[in-house]
Amino acid sequence: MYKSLDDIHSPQDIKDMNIPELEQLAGEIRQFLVQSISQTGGHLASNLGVVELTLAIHKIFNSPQDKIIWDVGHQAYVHKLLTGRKAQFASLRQMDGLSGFPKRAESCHDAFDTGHSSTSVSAALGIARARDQRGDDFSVISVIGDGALSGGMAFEALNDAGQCPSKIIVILNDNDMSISHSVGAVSMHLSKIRSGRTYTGVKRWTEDFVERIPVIGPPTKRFVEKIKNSLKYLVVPGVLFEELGFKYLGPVDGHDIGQLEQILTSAQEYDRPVFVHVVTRKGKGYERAEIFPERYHGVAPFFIDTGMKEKDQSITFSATFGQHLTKMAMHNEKIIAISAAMVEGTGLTPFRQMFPQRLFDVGIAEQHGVTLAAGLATQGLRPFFAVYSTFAQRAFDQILHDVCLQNLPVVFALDRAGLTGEDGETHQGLFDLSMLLPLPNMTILSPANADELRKMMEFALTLDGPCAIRYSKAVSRLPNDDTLPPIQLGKWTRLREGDDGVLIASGNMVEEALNIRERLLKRGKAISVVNARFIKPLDEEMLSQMAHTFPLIATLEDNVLIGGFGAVVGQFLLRKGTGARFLNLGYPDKFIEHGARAALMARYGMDAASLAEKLAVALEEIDGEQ
Ligand SMILES: Cc1ncc(C[n+]2csc(CCOP(=O)(O)OP(=O)(O)O)c2C)c(N)n1
Ligand SMILES: CC(=O)[C@@H](O)[C@H](O)COP(=O)(O)O
Ligand SMILES: [Mg+2]
Repeated sequence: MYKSLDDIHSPQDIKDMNIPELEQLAGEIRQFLVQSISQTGGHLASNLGVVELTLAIHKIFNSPQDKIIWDVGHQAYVHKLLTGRKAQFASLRQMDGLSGFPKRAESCHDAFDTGHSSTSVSAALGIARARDQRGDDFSVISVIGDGALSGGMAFEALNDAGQCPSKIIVILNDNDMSISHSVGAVSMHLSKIRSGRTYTGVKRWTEDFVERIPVIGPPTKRFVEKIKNSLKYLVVPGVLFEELGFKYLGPVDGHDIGQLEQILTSAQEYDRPVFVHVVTRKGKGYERAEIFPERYHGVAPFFIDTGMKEKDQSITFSATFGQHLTKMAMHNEKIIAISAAMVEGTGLTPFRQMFPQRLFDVGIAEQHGVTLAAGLATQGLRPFFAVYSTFAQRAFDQILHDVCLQNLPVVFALDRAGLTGEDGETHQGLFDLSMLLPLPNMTILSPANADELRKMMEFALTLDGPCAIRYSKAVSRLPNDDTLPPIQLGKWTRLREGDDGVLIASGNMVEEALNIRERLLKRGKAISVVNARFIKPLDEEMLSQMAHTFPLIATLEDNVLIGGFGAVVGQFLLRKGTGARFLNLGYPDKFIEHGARAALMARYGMDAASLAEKLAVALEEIDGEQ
């Protein structure tokens, strides 16, 4: 039971609370978050850090009339609690349950859907411009983290907003952390502001002093202006944002509700863009998360007392990738690793420990990361850019224009390809094949297990052009088979023989395909199973032969069907001509919602049982036609 939190059903319920009452509520919210997320998993540390900030925002502003946009949106749990969604927290990130991100379809208090970083200032400006064109009157607030501020889009938007009469309020939640430590020059600048305890006093003194210098004639005026400007650069915090056209307020202690209320109240008073700098502690209130914010950024269910997680001990593709790249780098000094703020998630931690000078964490800047890799490659280095499939979407043009067009040997390690699950629509890696297949010069591979991933990484180094290796968040339990041939450009492997049809699967769908085959055997049907190691180029030789051998050819991929692996196989078969029936299995033309992978796969007919059923029906129809 939570004495105050249980009575909060909308932001109106906190409007009359005084500071001690809000502090009591903040404590209960933290208790609730730890309790609830320890059961469901979710983004813990970021939410613990914004409890007071969210309370203050909802106290001062009036949602839903005022629009609050949460950048990335992983820190919007407190906002969800204050806007009547507490009862749904037990279903957080589960199928048909509460989303882990803001969703306009979920609540009128969610002004904009987020998930990918650095969009909030642009969205806020769009809403503000529409407001002003209509002559409406409400506040538009972007809440952006220091990590998200490293994204180029955020600066494009600040650049636009700073010269725009439409007022927005940008609240920077600065905890000096992205998922890992924040990186980059802006982060260093923020750090200087944070550590400058005497800033406010010095600023006031300096301004007073400069104002008192008497101005006698134009030369003195110019001189005074010059002094003013130099002093401003020396001591005024936030000069960067002031120069961009914002009124800078802060830095303020983001756990002091009184100070927050004051600064947000004064932010409302300016009639130009305002930038409020709030300093918070990621993980605040749960000691382990404060000490290890990286570990508690996104968590699986855990025991509160010990912080231990009920973890699947199997080795992930990410871990295999990171370990093997580290090993390869010991023998090849040209290998460079690049990450866009996802060092831990992509398994690159051992690489960073071993070769700190050869890993570039560029911040949340996928576009820059790709072109940086292209630049490195022109100089004979061999960059591996490890990036989640969904975040690589950001950099489509850089992959096309800077890498493929120049046929540069950059390796894209596309992690979290396919269904990712609990993060939902914004994070499913279901589009990368459709995005990369049309690009000339690109080679695309997908490993069925860890051993194949290692071999593919080594193979990638033998190529003279770009290459993408896509692999799943799911752990592969497919055992190693040393009898399989080595990786050869455009060559697939046949894993099982059977005459009734052939199922050509890619990546972690291969394990599924073998499972399907077993199910069909029980129904008296024997199909061949092929591991399509290469998605581009296709194994045209094998495919041509199969076109005239099997009555049924099926493809299986964890990508949307439009523009995916099956689509290019289908086009090939159409060109070649085949008497075989063709079945294309993958995800529909739809954004796939959040939920456990297994539950989603079952819903979309992508689990072994449903897929076996589809194939059985097709095989029976073929039997009936004969
Ligand atoms: C385009 C994109 N790249 C990477 C990510 C993964 N990601 C999610 S949260 C996060 C760190 C965000 O840091 P910050 O904005 O400071 O928020 P904090 O967690 O510190 O509150 C990253 C890198 C993402 N969501 N979007
Ligand atoms: C919010 C966000 O984008 C990341 O924190 C993401 O949720 C990480 O996903 P994984 O848990 O698969 O690393
Ligand atoms: Mg941060």
